[in-house]
Amino acid sequence: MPAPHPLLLVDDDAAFRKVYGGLLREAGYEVVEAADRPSARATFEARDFPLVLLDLMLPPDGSVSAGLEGLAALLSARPGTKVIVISGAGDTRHTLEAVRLGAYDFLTKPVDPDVLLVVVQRALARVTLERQVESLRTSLARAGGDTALVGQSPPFLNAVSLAERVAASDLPVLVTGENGTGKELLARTVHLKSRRHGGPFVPINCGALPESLLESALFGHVKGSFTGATKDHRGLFAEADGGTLFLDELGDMTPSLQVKVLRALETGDILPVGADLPVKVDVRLISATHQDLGRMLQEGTFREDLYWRVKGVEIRLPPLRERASDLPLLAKHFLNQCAHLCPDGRARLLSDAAAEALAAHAWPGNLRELRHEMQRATVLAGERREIQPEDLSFTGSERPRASAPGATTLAQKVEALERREIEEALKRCGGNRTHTAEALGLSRQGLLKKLERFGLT
Ligand SMILES: Nc1ncnc2c1ncn2[C@@H]1O[C@H](COP(=O)(O)OP(=O)(O)OP(=O)(O)O)[C@@H](O)[C@H]1O
Repeated sequence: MPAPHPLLLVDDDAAFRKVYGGLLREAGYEVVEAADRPSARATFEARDFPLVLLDLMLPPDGSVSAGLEGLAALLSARPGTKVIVISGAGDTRHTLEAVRLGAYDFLTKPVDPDVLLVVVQRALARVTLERQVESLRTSLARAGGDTALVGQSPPFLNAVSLAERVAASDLPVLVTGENGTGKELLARTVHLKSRRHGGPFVPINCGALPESLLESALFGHVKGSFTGATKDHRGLFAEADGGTLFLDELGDMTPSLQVKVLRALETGDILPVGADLPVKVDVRLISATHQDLGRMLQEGTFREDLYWRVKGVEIRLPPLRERASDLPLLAKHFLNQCAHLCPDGRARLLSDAAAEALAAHAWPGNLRELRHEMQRATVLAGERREIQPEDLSFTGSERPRASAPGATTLAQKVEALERREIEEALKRCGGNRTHTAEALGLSRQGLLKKLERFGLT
């Protein structure tokens, strides 16, 4: 069966390439050959090779350590590639080192042809499987079906554990937290873990519609009840019958609508606009708000009776800045979700400097901002495998201001500007002073002096 992708066979021994390349071709594989390290690198960069058969001791220098470095570079450029290292007899130490670096397998010369074919077949089957998993994950994320809750930080795990415990009951749930902290996703999780999971989950954003439209969206209406009501409309309470209704931005609901929602919750009956008779519904309510309902109660803008009716169990989702340890996991999760935006369909990675820039950002828009940022950076990175700080929108917006607060004289302003440039360059270069000096056009010594002067050592 022909392989869907070419194999790269790298060995300086022409006879070896001829025999084993021929064997693999006979078995139906497309084989591309390279005889030294530079041409192997160029060939590898030019095409997508899922599998590389690699001799570690290659011209021009024949050194094993250069071979191992080449292997590490190859795997860091394309971590999904499977590399089978081919070594001379008695070279165990280096082959083990190669496996430690991430080589998939190794073969010792003289290579048994049957073993070679089995190892190659197994490695390619693995590649196919991994690519299928990645593509399934992508289509799931695209279809909006990715409900995985990512995070390991204690405040986030507390919220998830509370959600899981409360899911089995039919109690109302109030999810609070800043915008973009994952309130809707948590509400979906409660629904999916409840006995209602086979029923509908119906979300509505109470802040997105004017009062009259929201009322008819929630309770439905009968034909002719107002201009434009050309047919009966069931309404979302009825749509959610047997399932869960998710009232997002509950704090945005007007006081008169609050009364109607309260009545529906108390009686289990809803009255469509213009109807004479109420309709019975069986709905579990989950609400969410980014507003401080306690304060709204005191101000009289939210009804206390409704508050107690919807509160049931309150789950507070922490803002991203309070769950900093989740940032790398979440960034990776969102990068995986948008792998389909990359020309090669593979998720981009964060460079160390970009990861540091993420860690230094305040994330006022929480997870939604992070997801958007990862999408944008993926697109801007283009063919590049790694995302760099310049692909992030906020590294641009956080450029040095023309004048720092408190700086009055020109010399002070220049000094403040210089300091911020240095701080940013250090961040971009992951704290590496040699690279920072290069990036700023300074000698290393010159940079060290400035670091000392600005107290940045
Ligand atoms: N724990 C998580 N793991 C993975 N993705 C998450 C997580 N929490 C939220 N998300 C994703 O972050 C984005 C924002 O989440 P969501 O819409 O649930 O936030 P929200 O708090 O309801 O926002 P808003 O207050 O604006 O309505 C969504 O794309 C969601 O899938």
